[in-house]
Amino acid sequence: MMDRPNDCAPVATGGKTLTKDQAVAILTARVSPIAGTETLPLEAALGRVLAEPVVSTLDVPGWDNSAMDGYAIRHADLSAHDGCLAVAQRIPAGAVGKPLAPGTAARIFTGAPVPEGADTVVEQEVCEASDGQVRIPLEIKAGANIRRAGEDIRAGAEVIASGTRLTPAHLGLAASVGVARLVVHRRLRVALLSSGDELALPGEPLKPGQIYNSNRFVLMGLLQTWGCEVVDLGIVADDLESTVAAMARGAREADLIIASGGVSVGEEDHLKPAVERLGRIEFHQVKIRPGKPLVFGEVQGRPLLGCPGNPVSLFVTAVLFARPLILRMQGVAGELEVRPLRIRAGFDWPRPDRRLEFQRARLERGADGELEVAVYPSRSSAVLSSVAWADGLVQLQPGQVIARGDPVEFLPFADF
Ligand SMILES: Nc1nc2c(c(=O)[nH]1)N[C@H]1C(S)=C(S)[C@@H](COP(=O)(O)OP(=O)(O)OC[C@H]3O[C@@H](n4cnc5c(N)ncnc54)[C@H](O)[C@@H]3O)O[C@H]1N2
Ligand code: MOO
Ligand SMILES: [Mg+2]
Repeated sequence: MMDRPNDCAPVATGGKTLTKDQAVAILTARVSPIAGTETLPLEAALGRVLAEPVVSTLDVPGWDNSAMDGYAIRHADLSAHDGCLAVAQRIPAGAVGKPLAPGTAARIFTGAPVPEGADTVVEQEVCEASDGQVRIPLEIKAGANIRRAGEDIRAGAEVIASGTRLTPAHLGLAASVGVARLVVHRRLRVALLSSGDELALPGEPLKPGQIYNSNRFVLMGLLQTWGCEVVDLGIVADDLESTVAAMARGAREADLIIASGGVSVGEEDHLKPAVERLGRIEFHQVKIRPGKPLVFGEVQGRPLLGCPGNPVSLFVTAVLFARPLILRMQGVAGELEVRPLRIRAGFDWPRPDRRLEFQRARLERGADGELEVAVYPSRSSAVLSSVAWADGLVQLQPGQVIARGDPVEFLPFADF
């Protein structure tokens, strides 16, 4: 198995329940960035992870240019001509003016190159122009309103580092240095399976005892947001053979397998025995609430993450664990976890859990107009409405009692 790029190296966890941090450290240490890159035009590269840095061959701006619509002057001419200069030329953006003759001004527009000899631009609002002359206040500061060559980017500078997930600003930055195509990691292929005999797809009628498969859509949405290619293994029946067959297919067709459901201890839970049949388990419990049963292992050389079936637990474990695992495999450099913000609690939390707890939370304005965090009234891990209601998670430390007004740690969904 060691010849495959995403193999998991063995680790001894001694069967202990891990902390969240320990689990994330193991997950991210066991995988490496996938091999394989492609070259894409800028318009197709949004959300992809850069595999080769972008280095500028240009200064940006390429030359000193005007920050205002107004007049380009030589500052020393102002006192010499009592602020009154002849307008000798007109320089719109896209044009190049002549050297500025002594005692003259150039009519200039935002973005146009400052003509040779000019050292100051004066915005038109403070000038009076008539009959080919312009009157300029004497107190104008020398050097004003000029954007200097190379002020944004210097030729030779690395403007986007390898391992960056490309945002609209990065695409614009690449364009600003004239780069039209970017070398990015290929998309990560993630196989998705939902285990459960009770599951039906929306659009189908429900038979007695059935529920709709919501986890599939939550996970698919997250994977799409994270720029993955989804290999859909569908709904897998609650039996060992079907689970083994689905996992083996996932290992053949994808870089990573993510499963939901069947990770707990009941005899209807087949995920762990299936992983043991095809590979091995690294850990199966994390000290968090919700999401304590969480399986991480290796199946025929591919990493597998088995998230709990309860919909809230599924969401929480996906953002806390699947996301850093995926970022690492995608070749993202730097911080893999969302950094919590400290925000005032708009709630009391008198009975904390012994586990690190994640409550669905929302930013609101308190009575004094200050930002604070509200938590959803139900703690149940089966209430998916709470996730749709929220715009983040509050992270509560084991045993942490909170009184309204205390600072709490908030993880915004926008960062996931
Ligand atoms: N005796 C014990 N029972 C349970 C324990 C435990 O420690 N001892 N842990 C509980 C916790 S905590 C969780 S979380 C769940 C984990 O459940 P599983 O991963 O085994 O998942 P299932 O048993 O298959 O389902 C749990 C629950 O979630 C619903 N579900 C499953 N898949 C989906 C889906 N795709 N879409 C919507 N809903 C889904 C399922 O119907 C169940 O209601 O175990 C507890 N039990
Ligand atoms: O810990 Mo389970 O994941 O809460 O409901
Ligand atoms: Mg179960």
